[in-house]
Amino acid sequence: MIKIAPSILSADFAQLGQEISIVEAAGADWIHVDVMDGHFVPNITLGPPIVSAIKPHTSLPLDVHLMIDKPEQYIADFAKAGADMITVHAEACIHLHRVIHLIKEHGVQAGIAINPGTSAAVIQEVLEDIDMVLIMTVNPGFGGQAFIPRTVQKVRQVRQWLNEASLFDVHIEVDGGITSETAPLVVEAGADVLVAGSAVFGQKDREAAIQAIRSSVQNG
Ligand SMILES: O=C(CO)[C@@H](O)[C@H](O)COP(=O)(O)O
Ligand SMILES: [Fe+2]
Repeated sequence: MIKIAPSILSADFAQLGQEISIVEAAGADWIHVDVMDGHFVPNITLGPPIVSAIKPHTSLPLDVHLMIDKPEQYIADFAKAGADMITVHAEACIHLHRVIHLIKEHGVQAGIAINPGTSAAVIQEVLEDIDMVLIMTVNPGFGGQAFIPRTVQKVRQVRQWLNEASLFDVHIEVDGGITSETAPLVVEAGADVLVAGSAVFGQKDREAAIQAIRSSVQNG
């Protein structure tokens, strides 16, 4: 089953609770929360107080994508705020294995993200320890950027490694420039969680937007 995770980065921040209720009713599977610190990426977004504030507005899992330096310093705060899944960037972690286990010690699922310029090889040693690989299909920092086609081969490579290791429950999430045109490419390569920001919140009819992505991968 393909999961669709609307990214609230493209939502109306003044109406976040309502925006989340709308996409939940429209058939979203997870809510993707982009955390940016102005250091790891050139943009600043939100922190644990916003995660706690949105938690009561949805029963969907909160998928928290940390685009921050030293993520280990903030795992406890995001877990306490209600994150169900915390994804850290491999590029931001000197002790990747330790950070993964820190996330899991807080009873939260652990994901590792990699940028378009990072080889998938950096996650090979920790595949058995994680719940999700997040393959960035744009450079992180902003919504509304164009999908980078070369990232598709990375999705295929990681799915092959997961299959060879019989790790069938590990998700592959893709994030950036996902639309009804690009979704079939990444799903065919092995992605099963699709983050979509502008393709959902940038559309007036969120239900039609989610449905368009879902039917593109069901029919494609
Ligand atoms: O993590 C990020 C950007 O760094 C994303 O989650 C974006 O929010 C995706 O936005 P679209 O490319 O779908 O508009
Ligand atoms: Fe994201």
